[in-house]
Parts: sequence; C-alpha cells; structure tokens
Amino acid sequence: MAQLSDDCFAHGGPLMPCEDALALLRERLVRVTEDESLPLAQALGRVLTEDVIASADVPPHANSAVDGYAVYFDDLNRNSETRLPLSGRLAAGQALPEAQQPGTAVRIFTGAPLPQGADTVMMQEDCREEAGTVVIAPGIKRGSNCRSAGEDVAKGSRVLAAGRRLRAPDLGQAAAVGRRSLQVSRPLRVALFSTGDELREPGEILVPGAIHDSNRYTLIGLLQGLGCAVSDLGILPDRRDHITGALKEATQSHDLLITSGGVSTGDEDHVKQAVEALGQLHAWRLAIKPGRPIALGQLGRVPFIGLPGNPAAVVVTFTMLVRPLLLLLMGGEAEAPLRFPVAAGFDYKKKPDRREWVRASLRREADGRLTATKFPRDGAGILSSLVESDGLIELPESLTRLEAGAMVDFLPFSELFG
Ligand SMILES: Nc1nc2c(c(=O)[nH]1)N[C@H]1C(S)=C(S)[C@@H](COP(=O)(O)OP(=O)(O)OC[C@H]3O[C@@H](n4cnc5c(N)ncnc54)[C@H](O)[C@@H]3O)O[C@H]1N2
Ligand code: MOO
Repeated sequence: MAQLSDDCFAHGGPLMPCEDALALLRERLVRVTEDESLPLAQALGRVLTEDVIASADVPPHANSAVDGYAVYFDDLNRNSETRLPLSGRLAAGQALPEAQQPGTAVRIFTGAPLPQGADTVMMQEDCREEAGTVVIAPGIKRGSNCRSAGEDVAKGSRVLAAGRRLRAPDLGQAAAVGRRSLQVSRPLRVALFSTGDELREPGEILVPGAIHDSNRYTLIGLLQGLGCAVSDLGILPDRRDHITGALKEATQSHDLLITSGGVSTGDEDHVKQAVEALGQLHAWRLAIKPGRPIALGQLGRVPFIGLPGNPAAVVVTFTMLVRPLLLLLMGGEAEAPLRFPVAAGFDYKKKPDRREWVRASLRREADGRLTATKFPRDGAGILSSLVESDGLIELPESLTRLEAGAMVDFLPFSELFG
C-alpha cells in the first residue's frame, strides 16, 4: 500500500511551486503494486521491476556484416588487385567454422560466423569470382565489415534497468539476451470519476445547461496509455453524500482515486468536503497555469487526486503531476519529460512566480529551424486547443515577457501521452 504519512502533501504556502510538488511526490510516494511475470509479447508499456542482465555476449560470435569474402588483411596488396583461392563457404546459422587458411578467401554471407584468423570482410560488390578464385579491389581497411562477439552487449552487463517503462526495442533487447518473460509491475488500479450536475454521457440529449462529459474519456486514454487498469465509475452529481459514498467504496479495490471537477472554491465544489470527511485533503493549490486548483489527499492509505474540471487543465495537470505520480506508484522512474528548444513564434505576457504551459504547434521555417505557434485561444475550457496542437511550451516562473524569436522549451505530446 501507499506509504503516505498524514501530511504527505502538506505544504507551507498557499501556492506551491511545481518543482516542490514533484520533489514531494518523489520523496513521499513508494511503489504499491506487486510483481508479475509476463511473456515479452505482452510486456510493452509496463514498468520493469527487475534489472535484466546479459547472460552471454550479443552477438555470441564474431560474424560478417555483409555478403562477401572473409580474408586476412595482411594477404591484401595495398595498391593493386589481389587474387586469392576460395577455401570455403559460410552462411548464417552454420556452426562455428574451422580456422581459415592464410592466403585464401572464404565466401561468407551476412551474419555468418567469421572463421578464426580472418580479420576483414570484402563486400561482394568490390570483388569478382574467377575459376575458384576471387579478385579483390584494393583500398579496404583492416577489420572492415566484421562484427565482434559482444560488440552489442557484453556478457554480465545490465541491458535494462528496473523502473524503466518498456518500449518496443526493450522487448527486442530482452529477447536478444535470451529472455522469454520479464518481471513487471502489475497495472495500477485506478478509480476514475467525473463530478458535476451539468455532465451527461456522450450521446445523451443535452437539456439546457448540460454538457457532455469529455474529461473522463481524455483521462481513460491518458491512463490506459500508461498501462493502468481503469475503473470507469461514471459521473457523480454535485452532492456531498453521493461523492462521499462513491469514493469510500472505491478505496476498497483501487490503488488510486482520480476525480475531475469540483475542487475549486465554489459552493458546489463538494469533492473537497467529501475527501476531508473520509481522510485528509491537502488543498494543494499550485503556482501553475492552467490547473492551479489541483487537490491531493489520501483516503486511508489510498492516494486521491482531484483534478480541476477545465478540460485543458485536466491534460496539463495529468501530464505534469499525475503521470509521475502513477509511475512512482508502479515502481517506475518518474523522469522529467524531454524538453526541446524551439523558437517562439509569438509575443506573450505572463505573470511572475507561476509556471505556465502554452498550447502550441510546430512549424519548420525555410532555414530549417522549428518555430512554435501559439494556439490562438488560451481558455482552460478549450479542449480543441489540445486536439489541434502538437504540444506545450513551458514558460518558467521567472519569465514575465516573451518576445518572438526567443528560444523556449517545447514538450511534444508524444513525450507526454504514454
Ligand atoms: N472563485 C474562483 N473560481 C474559480 C477558481 C478560483 O480559484 N476561484 N479557479 C478556476 C480554475 S483555474 C479552474 S481550473 C476551475 C476548476 O474548478 P473545479 O475543479 O471546481 O471544476 P468545475 O467548476 O466543476 O468545472 C470547471 C469547468 O470545467 C467543466 N467540466 C467539469 N467537468 C467536466 C467534464 N468531465 N467534462 C467536460 N467539462 C467539464 C465545467 O462544466 C466547468 O465549465 O475553477 C475556476 N473557478
Ligand atoms: O487553472 Mo484553471 O485550470 O486555468 O482553468
């Protein structure tokens, strides 16, 4: 279970800097999931919970990188053609050959084990065969086109570290060192609710004042992208008793509870009181935009996150805070996403002392540089801004004025979603 102390998310000031919040998460949260062993083909996207060590060299034997002729470099004329008799033929999959006789060439194919003694492979395009001999053009370097044993991975080295989220080449790497299955974290069980009397399921006819619930579907996608097992627990009305009952029940069989909406300061924002009644709510107002009124707490030992209702705030707070939190609870590395320097294609004024993320798209200029263009509308309710942008520009706390042409950090959604 989560090792959350009572003051897990407590803080001193009214608006906490984003970095302090992240540091607190890293300090206070530990893994809550157990291990499971999965066949490689099912392990994509999971958090690895063991170090994977190579039990043998990869490749296990020296081999040829091309189709051609294996030779001793010292047999070759430096400035003129060399003619060598052919003394054998080796294809990939053949058993390790005898040592090669000096003064001869061996016909060899890509991946075939290199005979002992041969130290260079000629590409067949640079050779011609004539009556049991091969004529070799001059100019090759010693060692060309040879792959040595262990050049990819040396026996005993760690090829994958615990805490990594498995990507496609990682599965290939595990297979290359002979692993059939991997120890990974079981999926985190996340209970997901939307809150708000105005919300209706998609497809329902909207009565005046109502809107369709979009946050739940955005969040289901974001959570599934991180390998979570999501319980979609629907829409909760703005009634404290309902919210309290539903949250309480969800603590029984989940590792984390997430809601959206109802966390700011209005009379109809009941999530706060419900969580306070069941556990501790540390109203964790952050010095960020969008997403300032995010709420963190715990119900017993189950962590709770109340995301703000505005759809753009949901995505930003999820990617910046929920994502690292989920990874920590699954035993993963909560590394900061990569930020790429690009030129700002716009002027912007900003309040000091808060971090801001601006939705933007990238454009390649004639000189090859990437410029980020801001989505024209800023509102945290504008979900289409996320659909139509490529990522987020991150503006640091200290910045107050951005001028077009200045370099800014860009976080592509491909880094953030999944
Ligand atoms: N007096 C203040 N008012 C507000 C403050 C504040 O500090 N003082 N903060 C503003 C900010 S910033 C945000 S963000 C919102 C967050 O408020 P809540 O988390 O209580 O969210 P709601 O009021 O329930 O909803 C906000 C907005 O988002 C729409 N919404 C909610 N859930 C969904 C959903 N599942 N799918 C689509 N849209 C949703 C909702 O209808 C509202 O329009 O508070 C500001 N106010
Ligand atoms: O901080 Mo709120 O999330 O902008 O609308």
